[in-house]
Amino acid sequence: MSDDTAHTTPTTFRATVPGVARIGVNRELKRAVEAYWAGRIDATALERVAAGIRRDNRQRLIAAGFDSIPVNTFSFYDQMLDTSVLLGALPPRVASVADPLDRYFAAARGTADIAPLEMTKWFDTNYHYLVPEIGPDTAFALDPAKIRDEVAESLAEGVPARPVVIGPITFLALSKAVGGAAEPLSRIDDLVPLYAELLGELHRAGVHWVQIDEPVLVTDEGSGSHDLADLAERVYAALSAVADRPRILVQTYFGDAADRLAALGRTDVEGVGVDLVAGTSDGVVSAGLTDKLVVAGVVDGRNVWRTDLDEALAALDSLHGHVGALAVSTSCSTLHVPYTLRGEYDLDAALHGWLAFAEEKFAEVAALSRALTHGITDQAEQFRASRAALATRESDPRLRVSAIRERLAGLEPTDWTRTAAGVRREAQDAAASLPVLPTTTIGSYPQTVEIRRARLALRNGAIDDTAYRTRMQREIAEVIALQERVGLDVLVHGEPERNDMVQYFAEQLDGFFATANGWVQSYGSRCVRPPILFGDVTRPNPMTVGWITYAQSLTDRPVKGMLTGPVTILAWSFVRDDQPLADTAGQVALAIRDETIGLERAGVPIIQVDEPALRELLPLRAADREAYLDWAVTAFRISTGGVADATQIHTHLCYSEFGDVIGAIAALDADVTSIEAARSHMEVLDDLNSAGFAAQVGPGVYDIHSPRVPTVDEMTASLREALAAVPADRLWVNPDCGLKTRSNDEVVQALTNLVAAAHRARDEVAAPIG
Ligand SMILES: Nc1nc2c(c(=O)[nH]1)N[C@@H](CNc1ccc(C(=O)N[C@@H](CCC(=O)N[C@@H](CCC(=O)N[C@@H](CCC(=O)O)C(=O)O)C(=O)O)C(=O)O)cc1)CN2
Ligand code: MET
Ligand SMILES: [Zn+2]
Repeated sequence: MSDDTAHTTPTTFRATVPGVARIGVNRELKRAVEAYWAGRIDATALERVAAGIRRDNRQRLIAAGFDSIPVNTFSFYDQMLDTSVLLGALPPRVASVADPLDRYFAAARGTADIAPLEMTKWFDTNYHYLVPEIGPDTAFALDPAKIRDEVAESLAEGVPARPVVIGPITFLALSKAVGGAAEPLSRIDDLVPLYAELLGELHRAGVHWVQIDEPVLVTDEGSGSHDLADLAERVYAALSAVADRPRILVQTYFGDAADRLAALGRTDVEGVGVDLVAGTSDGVVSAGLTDKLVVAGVVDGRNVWRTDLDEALAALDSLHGHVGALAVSTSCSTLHVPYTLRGEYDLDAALHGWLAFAEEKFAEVAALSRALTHGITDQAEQFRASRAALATRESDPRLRVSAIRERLAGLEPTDWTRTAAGVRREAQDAAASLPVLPTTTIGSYPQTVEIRRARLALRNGAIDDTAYRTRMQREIAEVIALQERVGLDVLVHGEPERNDMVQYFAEQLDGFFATANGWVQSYGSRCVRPPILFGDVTRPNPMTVGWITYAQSLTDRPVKGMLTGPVTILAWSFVRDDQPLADTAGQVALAIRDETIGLERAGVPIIQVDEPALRELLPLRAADREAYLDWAVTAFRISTGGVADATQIHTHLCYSEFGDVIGAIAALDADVTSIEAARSHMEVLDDLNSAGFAAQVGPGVYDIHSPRVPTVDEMTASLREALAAVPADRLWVNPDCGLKTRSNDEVVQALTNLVAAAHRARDEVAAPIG
């Protein structure tokens, strides 16, 4: 960079975060975006809400005392989709939508005749991104309008804005090749010039620092000619050689970037961001970053526990002399935690003291940064409060309940090993008479505004328990009648009583706390309120038996019991960090085991235990995977291993590429596995076959994430594809996932078509063509 900019540019900063949430403290963005989709507000009104959220975010960070503020972390739907727009990489099928905002939403959600992008998990979090599609004809071109506007509005307020973009390596590594294109990473040399052009633009706009996110550098994604350390060195050597550019911070998170840090150290980038919660300072010390600003993420950006400030300060001190300059940060964007503890009046007082949401984390970052500069006595009160809170956490009796610990320690492998699958199949076939290609759904039916209002009314005391129960029973009765009308074979109760498939259970288990307003974005406009698993987990009472037996009393067809599995309960909660996840999983597994046994005793013949997050918790480094899969599979099997041969155990998986965990899916030893496949065209069945999976399987034939209703022809085609991979006597017919986000009209039409497709496929199986 030229000398005249170098001395006018602030060369360093001391306190920041890699990014922040954008859904709004009271989910303003969710409501505005959904109103825009429904045609209730126009683009101007939507943009007004968005601008308000961005302004509020900047003010919060300035108020916290930060001297560098991330911008462009706002998004109407997803930051990967924003990057597809930035790089001109939207799929050609959305080009026909003229308006840029509508084109953007078409890529995200699909329209009546445009299929949306595939959605999958963002690393090991419960956030989902839209997978960019790179075809042979993808011609990248820079479209910097969004980032330019967000920079301009920040600089106009005098905010020290640090625009954030996803880096080229991460973008391509997370993309998918379509239309016979080569591996996306092979296009890296096409992207580097676009990022160089962007750097020039931002420099001219008056930006001093840019943050380029490369979380993929903490994974094992690269291979062969795409070794991640080599790529990082090559790409960032090229970008740091650009004349007249802002200073570059390459930001990693979610793990230890290990040898990739040294590779970055050999380039001329000015800053490197590291996650010191998932990674360690040792790696930074040996990386040769003595002329760089190291942005040290010592405050956990994705869990909710208050930071041990003494320990964090020690980690920072250990970097002294090994880095050029030091800034304090969270380990990753606070996208993954709620906004603030303020207003959480119902939280147990002790627990309240153990926690830090985003706003409280900003204060921790600021306190550490000041302690680093001015000494610890300057921040004595903050440090004292941190120590006091941690002390009460360690001594709380709810963290060690001996009965549950003894029960878990006494389990034997026989407790989680069922009879051979073939023997179970015979017993189950004898117990129920299902047609070939049985049809079913995954559990939830539309969670209508009326259902949610009823729950809100119960919370506010406007209606009592009895009125609420009656109201939900009416829903169940309607869902049962709907399924009978449409002609499904295995029915569900529809889950109207569940605010969320994890929170619902957490609210009934001991060892958990729920928040009042702790919303976190899951994808697009959809949010979750992850419960806080703080202590030993036990199940004081049955949680689902009454609802399921009520549903069964209304029909002669079998009704599936519906539970959430232990891995998913952990993945979608904020989990205690004072013991191995495997131990916590075992406790949750015992609670679910008691519930499966309770359902069986109540006469429920089929029980589904959902594990959609099995893939999500898979460690990012291959070396850690076997140990994880071992405890995850064991936890599922503890949950389901206490029932008789004739009781059919289903499981359900979604939201992921399952290639890496196929062996574990087989090892779950479920009788029937329903699995997302509609957006990825049955690729999963070939994977299952190559892993020797021999149980029954229901690959989804209806993409429930899109408002599009699939036709009978489309679903029949999917079933033919499935039948080419799996024999008819092992195949089920079902949607990709639960129907809670869809409307009643869509569901009735789609399920009518699904049953018709199943009937056609049955005819073809009975009398094969040719
Ligand atoms: N935890 C979790 N993670 C998951 C999934 C999941 O189901 N759960 N599914 C996958 C995809 N993620 C999803 C995440 C959320 C939703 C979803 O539908 N969320 C709802 C909120 C669900 C909820 O907690 N509902 C509560 C609270 C509802 C609410 O907002 N009530 C209003 C009042 C009612 C109204 O007027 O609408 C309020 O409190 O202000 C309830 O039903 O009780 C939403 O964003 O709209 C769907 C999929 C992967 N990860
Ligand atoms: C995210 S997986 C969802 C499974 C759940 N049983 C449902 O149907 O909603
Ligand atoms: Zn699902």
